[in-house]
Amino acid sequence: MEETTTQFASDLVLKINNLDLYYGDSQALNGINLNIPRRQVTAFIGPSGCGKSTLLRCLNRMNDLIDTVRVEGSIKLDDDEINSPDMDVISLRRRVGMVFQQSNPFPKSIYENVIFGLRIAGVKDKALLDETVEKSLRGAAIWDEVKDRLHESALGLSGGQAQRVCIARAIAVNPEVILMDEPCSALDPIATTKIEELINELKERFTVVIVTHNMQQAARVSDHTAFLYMGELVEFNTTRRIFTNPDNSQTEDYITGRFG
Ligand SMILES: Nc1ncnc2c1ncn2[C@@H]1O[C@H](COP(=O)(O)OP(=O)(O)OP(=O)(O)O)[C@@H](O)[C@H]1O
Repeated sequence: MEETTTQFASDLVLKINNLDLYYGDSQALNGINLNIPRRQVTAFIGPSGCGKSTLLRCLNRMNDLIDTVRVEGSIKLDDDEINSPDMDVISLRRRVGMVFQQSNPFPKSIYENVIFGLRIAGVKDKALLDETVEKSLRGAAIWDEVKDRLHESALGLSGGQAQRVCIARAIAVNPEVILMDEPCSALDPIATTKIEELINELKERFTVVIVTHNMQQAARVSDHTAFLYMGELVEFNTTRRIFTNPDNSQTEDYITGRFG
């Protein structure tokens, strides 16, 4: 049977409809329609400046931090409108966590980094905090490496370890979705492999949306791939289809390196 987007349309965590985004007068996203399947990995690919990070940041309203941004259109997280003025952005960011290109551990212990979100939420139960630290670090595949130094500064970790602690911090609040903006671009191949294996495990519990410049990485880690070009969604389909038999010639040119 033909593999089409309709095959994975049943359980959607995010539904993006007619999304436009402007930085001042400059339009960066144009009429994006895209549904993101739950507990799967979706990759955003496309040439530099096509709008991948901008689109990712729409999913937990990180663009609110930029004064000139104007957004039109709808993004539903389950049945809740993300762009509604009534949306509580703090709770949205708990439901849709984020991991950045450069790992950003806070200048605190590993333990405090992981439970940062719980501290903000006022959780004081020591047993619960201890349990969350262990569960989150195990979930981020770094428990064995740090279990004997939980109270040492997270700033002493290697880049790959710090990125996994940041992933532990993201999963500690039990989000529905984890956004990852080029999470491996500052890492060596071994640390990259660890994060890629981790992404594969994370999708048992979470939905992952990842921006990557690395075609091989998109092919290795994602179930579905969206190709963007100049602020438009050119093609969205299963990763296998995008990388073996894309519908659009621009997609084919991009993934085969013939682009531009
Ligand atoms: N804060 C900002 N203010 C104004 N324009 C911006 C801002 N951030 C991004 N842009 C513009 O929006 C467009 C999309 O940028 P974006 O960073 O989303 O692309 P991208 O595909 O993630 O690129 P890259 O792969 O290089 O990170 C670009 O033209 C960029 O210059």
